[in-house]
Parts: sequence; structure tokens; C-alpha cells
Amino acid sequence: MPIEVAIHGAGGRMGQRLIALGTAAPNIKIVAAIESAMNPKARTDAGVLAGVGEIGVPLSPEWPDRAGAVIDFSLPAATDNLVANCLEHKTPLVFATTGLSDKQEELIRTASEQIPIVKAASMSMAVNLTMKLTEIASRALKDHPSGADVEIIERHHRFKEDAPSGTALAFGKIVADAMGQSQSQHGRSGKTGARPHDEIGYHAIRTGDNPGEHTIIFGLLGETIELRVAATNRDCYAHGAFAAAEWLQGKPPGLYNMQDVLGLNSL
Ligand SMILES: NC(=O)C1=CN([C@@H]2O[C@H](COP(=O)(O)OP(=O)(O)OC[C@H]3O[C@@H](n4cnc5c(N)ncnc54)[C@H](OP(=O)(O)O)[C@@H]3O)[C@@H](O)[C@H]2O)C=CC1
Ligand SMILES: O=C(O)C1=N[C@H](C(=O)O)C[C@H](O)C1
Repeated sequence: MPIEVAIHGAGGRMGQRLIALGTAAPNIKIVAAIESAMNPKARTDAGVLAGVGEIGVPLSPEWPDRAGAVIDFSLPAATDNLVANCLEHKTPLVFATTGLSDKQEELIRTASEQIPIVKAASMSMAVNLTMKLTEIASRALKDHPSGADVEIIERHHRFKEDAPSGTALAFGKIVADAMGQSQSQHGRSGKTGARPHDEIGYHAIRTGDNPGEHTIIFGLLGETIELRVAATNRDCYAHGAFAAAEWLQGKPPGLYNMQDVLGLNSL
């Protein structure tokens, strides 16, 4: 039986790819395309909007009678209502929106005591594997005699609303947990003086239609390591989100991540 999936943020860039790929996937049935009531595309057929022809599911603010999972790629402003609905309907949640406040992070943690949630700043397999490589590099370089300066560069499309990206912050947390840096530096300008060793530098580039690219630099004295992962389109995030929805079926309440879904924790 295919998993009945509701897409939250269905009219957006990610939402439309999820509708298109979900419609073609034999293990997925799109049962709802949730959008805000204010959206000018409300009531348009989600398949028509996504370019795959009519699927009989209109963009709508209404919650479906039942769904095996909700996949959310929307905006932080929509998070509180989304979580309230998932709790009310006891629906497993795949949560992909970035740029949350601390209070919203806590809201999701609390909700996961009642429903199973996969939350990840990136649903991409390649990004999550690069996170594992970053963890290994960070542990190996922690006590390097020359010291290792870590800088994270991310590039995204001009429409992105949050910076640095959720993924860049997740990479930074992995590094800091392993190496112990306690400061963050967001860009640099002016007479900055020598670089302190105890910081991670973040640099957010916004150009054109870039679907997401991250480079983690470990700068030593005499040599440099760079780990780079780049999407060429958004399908990697959509495929990861569907894998997460499938993985969530029958799971007990809890807060899970893509490392759990992809089985990378044991590497
Ligand atoms: N974890 C991951 O792998 C990835 C995460 N993301 C994140 O996903 C989010 C969405 O990205 P993207 O698709 O590019 O953004 P878009 O702005 O294209 O899409 C967001 C959609 O959410 C809709 N929305 C706003 N309010 C509500 C509401 N109350 N209920 C339902 N839908 C609502 C918006 O509608 P309207 O236009 O009317 O406001 C819009 O259609 C971002 O936070 C991004 O960082 C993106 C890619 C990968
Ligand atoms: O907004 C995007 O596009 C993306 N956002 C996510 C993030 O903030 O990390 C994931 C991906 O890089 C694309």
C-alpha cells in the first residue's frame, strides 16, 4: 500500500517538486497539498501547478481526514499551526523548514514526545554523508599541532529568506561539538586583526538559482582540506523527505534525524 502523504507548503519551490516526484512514485500517494489561505494559487490543482497534470488534489489550507505523514517545507511563520495540527491528528511529521526561533525548536522537541518527527536542515543523502565526513575530520584535526581554522561557505538562490543556511549551522555544530570552538563569526570586514582560533566563520552567498552548496574548510599551516557538497537541483531533498516519511511508518514518538533514516549513525 502506498503511504498517504500531505505536503505542507505545497505551492513553494520544494512543495512543487514533492508533488511532481510524489505523483510519479509508486510507494507514495499525495492526499493533500496544504497552503496558506492567503496564497493566490489556493484551489489550483497541485499537479497542474507542479507541471505534471491534474491529480485531483487542490492547494488548500484544510487538513486531510487522514495521512500517513506530513512533509513540511514552508516558512517558520507556519510552524506553530503545523505542529498543532500534527498533534491534533497524531500525524507523523517530516520537518524540513529552516530558520526557526529557539522557542519553535523547543516546540518541536516537545511535540516529539507525542508523535514521531524526522527533523533535518538537509534531507539530502549527500549532505548527510558529508556531515559524517565532517565529524571524522573534526575529531582527527582537534589537536593538530598547527591548529585548524574552520570556515563554512554556503551558496543559495536569491530567494532564500534565512542566513546562514540551516545546513551550514548544522555543519558548524558538528565541528564545534568535536573541536570545541565557542565563537561564531558571520562574514568579516574592516580591521579584524588576526583570526582567533576559537571561532567558526560562516559566509552566506546568495546568487541566481543555486539549489544549495556547502563547503567546509579546515585550514592548517601548510595544507588545507575542503569538503564540498553541492545540489544540482532540488530532487535530492524531495527524495530524502519521502524516504523519511516511509521510515517513520510505525515508529514510536521521538525526534529523529536523517542520519537515523539513512543508517549513517553506525558509520
Ligand atoms: N531540509 C531540507 O532538505 C530543505 C529545506 N528547505 C527549507 O524549506 C523551506 C521552504 O523552501 P522553499 O520551498 O524554497 O520556499 P518557498 O518560499 O518557495 O515555499 C514555501 C511555501 O510555504 C508556503 N506557506 C507559507 N505559509 C504557509 C502556511 N501557513 N501553511 C502552508 N504553507 C505556507 C508559502 O506560501 P506563500 O508563498 O503564500 O507564503 C510557500 O508556498 C525553507 O525554510 C528552506 O530553507 C529547502 C530545501 C531543502
Ligand atoms: O532554502 C533552501 O533552498 C535550502 N535550505 C536548506 C538550508 O537552509 O540548509 C537546505 C538546502 O540547502 C536548501
